[in-house]
Amino acid sequence: MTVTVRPDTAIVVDDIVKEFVLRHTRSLKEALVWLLRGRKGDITKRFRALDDVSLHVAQGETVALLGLNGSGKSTLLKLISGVLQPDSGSVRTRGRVAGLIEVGAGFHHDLSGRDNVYLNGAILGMSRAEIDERFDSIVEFSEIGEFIDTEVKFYSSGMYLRLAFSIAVHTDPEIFLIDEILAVGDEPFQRKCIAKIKELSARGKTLFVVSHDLDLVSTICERGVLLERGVIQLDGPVRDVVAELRLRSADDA
Ligand SMILES: Nc1ncnc2c1ncn2[C@@H]1O[C@H](COP(=O)(O)OP(=O)(O)OP(=O)(O)O)[C@@H](O)[C@H]1O
Repeated sequence: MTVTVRPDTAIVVDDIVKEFVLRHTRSLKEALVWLLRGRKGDITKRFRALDDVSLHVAQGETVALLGLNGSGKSTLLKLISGVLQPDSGSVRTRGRVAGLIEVGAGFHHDLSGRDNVYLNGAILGMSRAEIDERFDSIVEFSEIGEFIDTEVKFYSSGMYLRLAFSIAVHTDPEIFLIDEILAVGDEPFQRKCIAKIKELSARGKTLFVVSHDLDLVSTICERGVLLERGVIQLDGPVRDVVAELRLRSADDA
């Protein structure tokens, strides 16, 4: 199927399927029986985390990806950022993508904060000259201060987040992917991050946010997408989708 992509499209997710292999720890006897039967039958099981997911996000849209635990949100974000590859279907993005998906992913634990700014900045597509120019501002926003020359393995999870968030926003991304991580920041830093995210959105950047903080996403995002067991159930104004999720959660309870 050929999909027509409008010129103002930032993210196109097309018929994505993603499966994971679930390994079962079998007893020695079970493994032996399986071997003696000529390895017939499956000793592993496949689990479909995303089942035919399609999504178009226009440039400048602010999208909240919502759903209960295990519904496939992080998997979808990882596919959009390119950390994971789909089994079938495709993902296309337009412009520089900065993903804050796992705190400290992409950081080298034995290197200092300073070296990690250069390493991570390069991974996110900045040139050395660009990092040189933005270095002081990155450190200032992160409020890491004198710890910038400490190895990051000695950082707290909040310090990781501060540095990772600061590097990511300084890459000036067109598309910003954020997965729940703001939760590890303290309240003043969270407020600072939210202000920064709103500023990015006001400048026409595309935001794709995963969070269980429904009040927060309602203030940051306009559009909501509800995932349930790997399938998109609802896509519309964030307030409607949040209301539906609350309803379903109450029913479950
Ligand atoms: N690498 C993996 N190997 C096996 N299963 C995985 C892997 N990654 C994710 N899964 C499974 O895929 C499903 C979707 O996981 P995912 O992390 O995308 O959910 P989520 O909606 O982000 O959940 P949460 O709200 O708890 O963060 C879960 O059942 C999870 O166990």
